[in-house]
Amino acid sequence: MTDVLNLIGGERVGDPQVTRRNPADPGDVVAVTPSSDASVVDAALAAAAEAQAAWAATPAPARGAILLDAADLLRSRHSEVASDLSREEGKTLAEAEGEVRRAIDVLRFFGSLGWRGSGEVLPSGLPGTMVFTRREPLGVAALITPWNFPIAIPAWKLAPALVTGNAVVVKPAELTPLSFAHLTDALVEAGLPAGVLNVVHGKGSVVGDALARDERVAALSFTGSTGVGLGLHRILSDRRARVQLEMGGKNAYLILDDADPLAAAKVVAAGAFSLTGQACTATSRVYCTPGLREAFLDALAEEAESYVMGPVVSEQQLAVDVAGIETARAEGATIVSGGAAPSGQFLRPTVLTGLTHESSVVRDEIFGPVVAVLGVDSYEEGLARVNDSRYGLTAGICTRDLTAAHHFAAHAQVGVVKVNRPTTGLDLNVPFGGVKDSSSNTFREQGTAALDFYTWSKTVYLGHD
Ligand SMILES: NC(=O)C1=CN([C@@H]2O[C@H](COP(=O)(O)OP(=O)(O)OC[C@H]3O[C@@H](n4cnc5c(N)ncnc54)[C@H](OP(=O)(O)O)[C@@H]3O)[C@@H](O)[C@H]2O)C=CC1
Ligand SMILES: O=C(O)CCC(=O)C(=O)O
Repeated sequence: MTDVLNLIGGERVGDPQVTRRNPADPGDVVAVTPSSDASVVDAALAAAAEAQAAWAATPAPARGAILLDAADLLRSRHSEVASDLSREEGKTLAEAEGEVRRAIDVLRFFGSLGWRGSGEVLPSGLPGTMVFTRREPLGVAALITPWNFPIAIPAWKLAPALVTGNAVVVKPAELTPLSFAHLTDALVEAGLPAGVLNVVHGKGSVVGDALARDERVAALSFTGSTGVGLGLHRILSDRRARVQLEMGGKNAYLILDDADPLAAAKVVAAGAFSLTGQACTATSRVYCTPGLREAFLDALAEEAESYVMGPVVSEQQLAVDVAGIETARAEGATIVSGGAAPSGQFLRPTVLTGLTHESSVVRDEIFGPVVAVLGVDSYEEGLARVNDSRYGLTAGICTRDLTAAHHFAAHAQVGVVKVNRPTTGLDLNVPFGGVKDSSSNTFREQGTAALDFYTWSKTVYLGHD
């Protein structure tokens, strides 16, 4: 068991009270954290505001060097961190190792950007005048992060915020404090000055809400449910603060007759069942043209039977998953594999058919290992079904037809299109985000695009006589 405290102005503080248990083994207590109130948020923001100017004045390569050193520290602890992440969140060890690797690479990517210029030099219409732009830090950024990628998501928000000279207050998910603590420890040990990174543990409705309402927060980046995200959007836009939201998905796959059924089943199973279906990018509905439907469904059922998943993250999430499957059954679904019979917190990969496009399991996000397969008569009908959703995060198409693939890439109303690849899994160097109710649809995360959210542009005219 580990006490994981708040970090305020470089001090570890708070009274540990909230217990996190291993979802695969509830007897194993993983971490205990404080349940902070708004006064702790106030102290964290004061520390961040005080530290920010000196951090912004630190040369960008020196800021980047701290991220690079933190990456090396995490690399040296890779096995321990992955093992804690697996115990705490429930990912398989292989998935946890992959996530820690991703966090290390994110730190390296943004750390190295400390050496890259971020403005532009442009010609001026005035004689003897040079024009250039500077990217200025916003000041204090608040980050509210979820449990499903407890080290990688905080890393891909923190690294661009820090390298551009912002101070940060993070509210990590209550379910996964220990995984995030490894990232905090690495940054502190790498030499991040006191107050530049502050961490407040506690309930989202208390700590997250207090962060959103505080005038000192110039920007807030959030990943989590659409309901909470839209509430935060209202609070922040009222005071014209910058907000970045990465929210839910109801990600669809379209399988065309010319696809290889086994390859299509592997792509769909990876998207639907990896991470126990607990990814905003997870595949949860599949549309299949008539010639391939039967062969695809048989192959998917086989993939599902042999798929190895970790436990569902919490009893609450398990209840949501089971209720979703039961509702589908009541709406006429045939359960091709899996079903709503958990063993402890483990659920089997579940494949459903016999539903209509209006069924709740086809329209609403579950965030579990549940995928519905529906028939469509043509590519055009499939594309229309893919786009008929309040969400627009990722979508995929399995085909060997280049024309169909290009048409789909151009017309799918989503932030990320995958052709013959799982909807989950993103490269860290390319922009990520969605449209519609999946995103604030303003600033993208990841890649160099991530720097835009944490900076504002200033134009300088430099004339001489
Ligand atoms: N897009 C994604 O990647 C994710 C989507 N989800 C979706 O959300 C559902 C519920 O999961 P859950 O973890 O409860 O997601 P939430 O949206 O509730 O949580 C995400 C983060 O927001 C915080 N939070 C909660 N309420 C507020 C609030 N009122 N103001 C500010 N911050 C808040 C949470 O804190 P706390 O830890 O206290 O809850 C957590 O740090 C899932 O079933 C899934 O559909 C969940 C996780 C990730
Ligand atoms: O699919 C991925 O790799 C990332 C998913 C993600 O960002 C999320 O679930 O929040």
